[in-house]
Amino acid sequence: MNSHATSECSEAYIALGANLGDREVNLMEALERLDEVPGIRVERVSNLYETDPVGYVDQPMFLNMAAALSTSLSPHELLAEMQRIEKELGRVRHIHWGPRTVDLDLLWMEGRRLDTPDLILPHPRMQERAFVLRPLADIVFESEPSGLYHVVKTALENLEGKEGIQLWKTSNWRSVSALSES
Ligand SMILES: Nc1ncnc2c1ncn2[C@@H]1O[C@H](COP(=O)(O)OP(=O)(O)OP(=O)(O)O)[C@@H](O)[C@H]1O
Ligand SMILES: Nc1nc2c(c(=O)[nH]1)N=C(CO)CN2
Repeated sequence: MNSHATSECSEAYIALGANLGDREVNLMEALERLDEVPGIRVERVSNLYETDPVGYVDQPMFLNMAAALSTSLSPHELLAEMQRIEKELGRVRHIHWGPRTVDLDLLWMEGRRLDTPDLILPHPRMQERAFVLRPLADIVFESEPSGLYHVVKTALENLEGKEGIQLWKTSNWRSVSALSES
């Protein structure tokens, strides 16, 4: 049972992608490991989408999804946990934008703007990526206070390249911590 720090909780949105190995297992394992971190709770996850690779196209199809977290960690601390989990799941960086067992990107943290060498918020390419926006649209609601709903809605409307994305599996995630409390 994970005692989740509740003081000063922020809502953070992440994008997950995988195109090596058992892609769905890799993504679910990454979510479980995030949820186990003290100070991180996975609150909602999107459906799973199979998507054509963008940028470096000579690689396998991706599975992409998004998740909403509540966290008491700072943006940099959260990123460090995400990168630790990427490494644990065997991410090996050969080609930039190349194939990977799992890729975790921090997209948005209550609208905070950060521009540091190892972390830029909001993620600088999220608004041009249908493979990020489409899953995000499953878990961001008009009531979201930081304005992310309109950012996603507008970006999706203005995006030409929405093709290359198909629903692969509807999500049935409940936060593990909620399960362990029930
Ligand atoms: N918002 C962010 N989320 C994740 N990584 C970030 C972010 N902003 C900057 N970075 C930095 O980007 C570096 C490269 O990350 P990575 O190799 O995963 O890029 P990528 O996922 O392949 O490409 P992209 O960043 O376009 O999605 C990381 O070492 C990290 O320090
Ligand atoms: N479809 C798809 N294409 C990509 C992805 C991804 O997650 N999905 N990630 C990339 C680098 O972050 C580059 N290209």
